[in-house]
Amino acid sequence: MTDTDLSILNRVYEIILDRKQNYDERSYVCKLLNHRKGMNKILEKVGEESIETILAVRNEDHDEIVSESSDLIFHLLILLAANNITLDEIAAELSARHESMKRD
Ligand SMILES: N=c1c2ncn([C@@H]3O[C@H](COP(=O)(O)OP(=O)(O)OP(=O)(O)O)[C@@H](O)[C@H]3O)c2ncn1[C@@H]1O[C@H](COP(=O)(O)O)[C@@H](O)[C@H]1O
Repeated sequence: MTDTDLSILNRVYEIILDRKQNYDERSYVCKLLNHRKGMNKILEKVGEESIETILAVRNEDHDEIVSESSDLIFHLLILLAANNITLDEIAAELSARHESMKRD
């Protein structure tokens, strides 16, 4: 099944949580979560993907922006999972802001 809406965020996040519990040497997520640099490696990746997203925008390259933004969001999901922050918490925060900032 292919997700073409934002439910894919939940699906990928769930896989990342599973990778936290079950080590698999073929897994990129496991490699990142267990890297010798620890959290710094995840922070490096988030920083790197942020810069690549910025460069893609500066280059006005639509496909590159989509690709680099996806890399950034994916690594942000790993960062959240590694810090035990759920997507429900993010949703609640955005929802509370949305409610409090309504103009009508
Ligand atoms: N969405 C992704 C995803 N996006 C990118 N990547 C990997 O992220 C890595 C880093 O991408 P970069 O562009 O930074 O490449 P790079 O500079 O060569 O990487 P490094 O040298 O810094 O490791 C690459 O190896 C990509 O394959 C991903 N790896 C996994 N997923 C999702 O995570 C799930 C679990 O993956 P595994 O843990 O590998 O099973 C998968 O089913 C996917 O849904």
